[in-house]
Amino acid sequence: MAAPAAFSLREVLGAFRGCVTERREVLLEPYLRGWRGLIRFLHSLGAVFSFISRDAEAKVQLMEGYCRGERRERYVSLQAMVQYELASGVVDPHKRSGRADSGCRTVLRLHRALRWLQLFLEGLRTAGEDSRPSAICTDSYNASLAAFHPWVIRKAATVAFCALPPRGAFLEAMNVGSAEDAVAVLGEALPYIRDVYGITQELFAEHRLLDLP
Ligand SMILES: CCCCCCCCCCCCC/C=C/[C@@H](O)[C@H](COP(=O)(O)O)NC(=O)CCCCCCCCCCCCCCC
Repeated sequence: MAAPAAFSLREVLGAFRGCVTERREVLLEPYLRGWRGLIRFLHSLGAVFSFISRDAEAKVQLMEGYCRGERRERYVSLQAMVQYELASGVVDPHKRSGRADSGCRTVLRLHRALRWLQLFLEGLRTAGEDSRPSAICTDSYNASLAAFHPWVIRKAATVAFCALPPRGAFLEAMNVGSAEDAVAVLGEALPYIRDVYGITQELFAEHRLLDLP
């Protein structure tokens, strides 16, 4: 019997390729599959990151529940979800408080983190060989997600980033071959991640959902 294939970030990043349909809809199943793999990768980087992976995991799990639940046809794509949750009053862009378990506010958190991922991967790919992932990660975080986090989370995140391995070891942990291969995989995945981010951003902006509490 063949051994199970080793975990590689190639498939994870590839999941984002499968998200966008011909009609420019974002499918939730591959979106969550992509996140699951990223969380698994984060686990492999050590326990310092577990407060981050726990939060991401809880959000992915909540969304997986919707995708398998009674109303699963409403959660096939982000477009279907937005339409359903707005029409049924699960979310209301005009209210200051809202349900903490809605699909829209949960995806919004992942969506903001996807912007961090995009900047981080871009940085990793284009920075020189002696660049440090911890510095790239901090810069990407400060330019994106940090704006949505309170001081204490920002502080904890910045401390955790210092534990990231140096570039060579980081690229190796991706398990896609040599450092050059890893950089190539990042380059292939980025346009898809950018596309998913862009479509989601437009969808949420159109329905005034970008500030859901
Ligand atoms: C490789 C290093 C990984 C660094 C991860 C960078 C993101 C730092 C995020 C810090 C979040 C801390 C945890 C708490 C967050 C929540 O407060 C906050 C708000 O939620 P709430 O409104 O429900 O309260 N949650 C969030 O913003 C969602 C955060 C989701 C983070 C997902 C991070 C996944 C990281 C995957 C790493 C993969 C790297 C791949 C590189 C090739």
